[in-house]
Amino acid sequence: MASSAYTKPIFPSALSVSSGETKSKLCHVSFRKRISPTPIFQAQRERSLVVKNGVKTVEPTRTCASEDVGEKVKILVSEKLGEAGLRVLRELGHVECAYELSPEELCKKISACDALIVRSGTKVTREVFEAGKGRLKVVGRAGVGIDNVDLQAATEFGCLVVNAPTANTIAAAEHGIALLAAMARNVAQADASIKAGKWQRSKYVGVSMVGKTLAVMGFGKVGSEVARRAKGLGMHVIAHDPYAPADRARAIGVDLVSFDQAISTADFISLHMPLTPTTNKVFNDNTFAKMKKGVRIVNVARGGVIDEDALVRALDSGIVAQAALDVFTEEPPSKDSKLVLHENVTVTPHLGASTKEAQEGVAIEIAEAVLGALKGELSATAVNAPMVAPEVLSELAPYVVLAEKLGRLAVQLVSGGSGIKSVKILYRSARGPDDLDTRLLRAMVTKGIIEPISNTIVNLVNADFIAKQKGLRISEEKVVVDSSPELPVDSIQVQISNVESKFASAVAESGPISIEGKVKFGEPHLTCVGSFDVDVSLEGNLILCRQVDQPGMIGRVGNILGEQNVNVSFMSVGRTSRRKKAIMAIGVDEEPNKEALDNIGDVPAIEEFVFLKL
Ligand SMILES: NC(=O)C1=CN([C@@H]2O[C@H](COP(=O)(O)OP(=O)(O)OC[C@H]3O[C@@H](n4cnc5c(N)ncnc54)[C@H](O)[C@@H]3O)[C@@H](O)[C@H]2O)C=CC1
Ligand SMILES: O=C(O)C(=O)COP(=O)(O)O
Repeated sequence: MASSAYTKPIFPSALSVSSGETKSKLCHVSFRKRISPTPIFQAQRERSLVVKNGVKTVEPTRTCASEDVGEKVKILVSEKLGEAGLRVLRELGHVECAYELSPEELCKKISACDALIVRSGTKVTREVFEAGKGRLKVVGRAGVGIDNVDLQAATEFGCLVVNAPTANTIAAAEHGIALLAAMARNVAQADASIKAGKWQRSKYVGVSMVGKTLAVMGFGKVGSEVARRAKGLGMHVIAHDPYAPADRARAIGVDLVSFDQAISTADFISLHMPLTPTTNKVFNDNTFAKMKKGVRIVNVARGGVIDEDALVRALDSGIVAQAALDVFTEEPPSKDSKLVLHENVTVTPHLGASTKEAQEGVAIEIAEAVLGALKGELSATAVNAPMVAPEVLSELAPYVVLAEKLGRLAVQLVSGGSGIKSVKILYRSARGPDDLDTRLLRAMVTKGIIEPISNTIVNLVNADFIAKQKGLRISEEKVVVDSSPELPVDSIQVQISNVESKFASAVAESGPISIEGKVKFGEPHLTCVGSFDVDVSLEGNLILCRQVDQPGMIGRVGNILGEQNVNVSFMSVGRTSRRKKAIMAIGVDEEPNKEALDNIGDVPAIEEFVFLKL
């Protein structure tokens, strides 16, 4: 097929003739140019989400796109953050540190901010996200626990929440061990006593830790570091964690046991689970009653996992001999808190993460995560979006671009563009279904489908939520094929069922509109439309024509476009068999005007055509 007259390389050095494609029904000469990856989190690019009475609309003026990260970016830091992190943030945006804001002050300030960085002391409520009015893109939690952030509201508003999950692990574990030892040896009480002029050696006889059983509740990062250290102190360590892998526990020499077994056999209990609806007040009258009399409890996790009134009762009755608490249901606790004032209780003001080292580490970790998110990068520490390991992110990046473009194309093939209820995404891959994480890809297909037909901003954070809200059912199927296991995905197919197509040839024999794409040379390509194989790089805009296969068609259409100064970047013809029906896919840099499109439609052999924006 003599198509070279109508195709020219954009960047000649990147010319690639796809000679590897030898399918008889596919004829093409392909040229490719470099495209930069689509930022995953580019939600507010050139647009701004405004929420009025819970309804989201888009305003064109406020901008903070990935390219804009710089002067315009405003980051509010509402709690003390390590200087190293502030330096990182200042390199890219305007940073305002404003501490101890009232809820009203926070809401007022947030409306002019792109990002908010908090620790455990700031309540990031639904009102804060509402006040963010779509400008707020990221909330960075400089630490682990995100129980002070309304994640549901964040998700609904398409605001990414990232945390800094690793930099304070050791600090928290060390504080847990410090409290454990201090409690066992009455360090705080004895200190206060001697400072009060007393010398009470017999009053403060402690208990030994060696040989005692420690139950670690929550065997995650902090819990396992506590376990490791407690083993070093000669303790027998057991742990309860419904989600912890047994091999991690085995590696440290810890037995994973049931909740009841843990609390009923332990001499010491150390809490390291997150505060969730399931763990809220999980230590209560009932569970204290199951504990060994004289048990000692350390809480460096969250105050809310303990029913504090019940703990006072358990201390008074002697079930709990001592408690050492770094965290409280309400922080700071009231000055007359019976728990805090209890003589068998040792307290610290939420100091678990407060070492110089941890705070510097956390500050850098969160600054980088927030800046990455503002630049539109996927975050490995996202809390309300798929958390994907960095190596998986980079591997999936070109497929993410492909997924969005396929969604964008598919929706444009639907007559009227609306009324879509059912979308199926089919992934072909050499890898088994469990080895392919498709959450990112699904989110991007959703984004591609929804954004062109609504003024809703869709991003990785809110894709599933928005799809559900719009009554769009997105199903997925993974099919194992014989292709390179080096590549995570061989092809992605997007099918839209029960709709009419404005380009009948895009309807597969089985009924739905169906398009398929692959990543070639790191770039997204459209490889199948309906039942026709094509091969066109997904960039710029696309014209799809169905014609009777005959010589000279490429020339005629190319001439029409050339006359209107429309640059053809890519062209491919797929046909069912010789001299029968063929589909011509033409990549164009500019949008052809009406005259050009009318002229294409007037070519007698062209039976239908459609212009699609990518
Ligand atoms: N006091 C402080 O300054 C600090 C407190 N923390 C708190 O410590 C806690 C743990 O932090 P990380 O170890 O970094 O988190 P992590 O996520 O690594 O570990 C939490 C573990 O708890 C487990 N878990 C969840 N539900 C559970 C349940 N119902 N029963 C038992 N285990 C359950 C999880 O499977 C996970 O393994 C968090 O609540 C965090 O906020 C963390 C750092 C500093
Ligand atoms: O990281 C955590 O979960 C913590 O509790 C640390 O809290 P902070 O940042 O010190 O307010």
